[in-house]
Amino acid sequence: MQEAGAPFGAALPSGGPAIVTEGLTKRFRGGQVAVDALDLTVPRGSVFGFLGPNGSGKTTTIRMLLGLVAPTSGEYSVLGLPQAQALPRVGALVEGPAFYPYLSGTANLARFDAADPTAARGTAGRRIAEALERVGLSAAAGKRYRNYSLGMRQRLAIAAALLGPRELLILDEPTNGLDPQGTREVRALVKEIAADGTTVFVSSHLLAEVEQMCTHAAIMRAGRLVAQGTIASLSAGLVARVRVETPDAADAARVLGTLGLADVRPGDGDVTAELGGHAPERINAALVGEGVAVRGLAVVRPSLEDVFVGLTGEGFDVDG
Ligand SMILES: Nc1ncnc2c1ncn2[C@@H]1O[C@H](COP(=O)(O)OP(=O)(O)OP(=O)(O)O)[C@@H](O)[C@H]1O
Repeated sequence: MQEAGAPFGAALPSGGPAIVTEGLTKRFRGGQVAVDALDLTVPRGSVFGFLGPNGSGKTTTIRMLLGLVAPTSGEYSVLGLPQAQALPRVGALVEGPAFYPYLSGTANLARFDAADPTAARGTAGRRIAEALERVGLSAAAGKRYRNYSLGMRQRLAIAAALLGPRELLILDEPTNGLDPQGTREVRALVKEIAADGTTVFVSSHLLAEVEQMCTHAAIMRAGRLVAQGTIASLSAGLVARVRVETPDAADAARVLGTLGLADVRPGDGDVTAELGGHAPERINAALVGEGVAVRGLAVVRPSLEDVFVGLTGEGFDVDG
């Protein structure tokens, strides 16, 4: 579905989703279906988490969107433009670029930029400085790459994807292999880039990461789309529960039942129940009023993991 759009350099198309796929399918030689009839809609301005366990087809989808591998069937549209016009507006980080350890950040980006036939030579210096500034590496621009931390290395890779003005940034597992500090740096950078108005499509196998960083998500499993939507809408069908930590579990369960809470489950040292429309502070007051020793009271909202388990009946194979 390579829709005809405004020619490159004309007013930026503002309407329409950033990415649409319809029935997008990739079957590799040997019969392996990596991506199976994928219908995806990525709204403009979203931070869209493309979530799935390893091997669920995320990288293959991204490679199709970037024109690196041909779909077996189905259609896709990026920025509503023909591919040749869309790609210069898309920054991508897929299996990070190889950088030279003995060259500085600036020199590495200069080499990277020189290899891009669509990049304007005359503006390289300015664009490189801007990209380094964008990812917070200006002060380390002259430092050798081998002396960069893991987080700095990944930020340099993102800078390489930002060497031109981008409407869409596609990042394939950008926090994979990073230490906790580097992970924090990259997550913060993704949010900053999105706050500037760039749509970010980011794949991850970490549920918690997508919940923290993204406004929307699509959940993949074995090449198929399980669900997509805003983070809030994905879990909207699941009920929040209240958990009361108490040594008086039986008494607490009785009080919760009297209040009308559903699915009351007394445990060892705690009781949980569906929150429904009840106010947690009233539940607490009622418990205390009945002489129950409340050690803690928490509302447990359903997570993306609960959504995944609810939809597939399976646990997610990694945790965040
Ligand atoms: N070139 C290829 N030839 C054959 N099979 C492939 C090829 N590339 C990927 N696959 C298979 O397609 C499936 C999906 O792989 P893909 O890399 O897209 O998943 P992923 O969700 O990105 O996982 P990961 O995070 O591990 O890369 C896997 O079973 C993989 O083995």
